[in-house]
Amino acid sequence: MAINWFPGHMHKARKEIKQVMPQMDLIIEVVDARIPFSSENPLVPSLRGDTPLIKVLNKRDLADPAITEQWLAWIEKERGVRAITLTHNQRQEALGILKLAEEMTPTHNREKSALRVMILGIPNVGKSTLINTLAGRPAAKTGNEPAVTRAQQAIKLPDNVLLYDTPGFLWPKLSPEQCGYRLAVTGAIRSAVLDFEDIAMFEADYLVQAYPELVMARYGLDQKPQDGLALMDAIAEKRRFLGRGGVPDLHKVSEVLLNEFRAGTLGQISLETPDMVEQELAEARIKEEQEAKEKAIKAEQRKRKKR
Ligand SMILES: Nc1nc2c(ncn2[C@@H]2O[C@H](COP(=O)(O)OP(=O)(O)OP(=O)(O)O)[C@@H](O)[C@H]2O)c(=O)[nH]1
Repeated sequence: MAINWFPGHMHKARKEIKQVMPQMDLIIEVVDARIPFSSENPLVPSLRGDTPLIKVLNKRDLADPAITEQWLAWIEKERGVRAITLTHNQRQEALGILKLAEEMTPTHNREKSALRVMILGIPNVGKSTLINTLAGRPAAKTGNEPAVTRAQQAIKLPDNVLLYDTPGFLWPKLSPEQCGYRLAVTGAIRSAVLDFEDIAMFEADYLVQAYPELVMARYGLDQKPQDGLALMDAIAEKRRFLGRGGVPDLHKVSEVLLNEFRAGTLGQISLETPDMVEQELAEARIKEEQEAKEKAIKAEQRKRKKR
């Protein structure tokens, strides 16, 4: 899958975060609870050094609670960082992050200097919403200012905490390739690269396999569809999304599937589990190794031909 992720822009983002990071006492990384792995920002581990990190699995209300529990355990074990869940409009719970921040920075004296906290995360995961909840007012900056500019515009929180907002840097995971589709399904990337109907088809295939009862209930189906295409055809039939000659209008069905997933109308759905991701990672590694081997063989053959 060839995806152009605008490397120039990301190089700039990396430089900017690197510049601001050393001034921070703690980092809050916000991820989407429905895709805690795909929505991680791969810049963070290499840039944070020893700075303590809290990972917030936000939009808990939209994710499958049992799978979210699996992710919390996986992140703490595999990543070795603190992970909590959150959902919007829960100010008291959100303020709990500041308590946790205090516990995680025991040597910091807040009477002497403010605790500097950087909030990071890819677009659309709910950073601004969280910042506004913590501040108790609309405080999150909008627009596309560079991190350095924003870092000079800290938001004052209770208990002498300064919150540094950063724009939604997206450094997508190129591997496994399923990550790109999951980011597109949640709306984190408005992809001009991935085809709209392919994104919906990816979602439909997954829903049929992982949440058949939810889709059957939502679209009034008596039988479990065989695959994603069968689900899309069935929705077209039910909702009368038919073009000339009764051909299913897959674009309309795609809109419904994606909009309803994003709005949470289909129910609480997670798009990935730790087991799935580990298997995909293993498969991607094997594929990469094979590709590297094939490349080496071809290079050797070219060399021999030249001799
Ligand atoms: N259901 C649900 N929606 C949420 C939650 N948090 C945020 N949202 C919604 O998600 C969308 C994105 O939220 P923002 O706070 O703008 O996300 P952001 O990370 O600041 O996005 P960028 O500015 O693009 O970086 C908005 O429509 C929010 O209302 C949540 O916990 N649950």
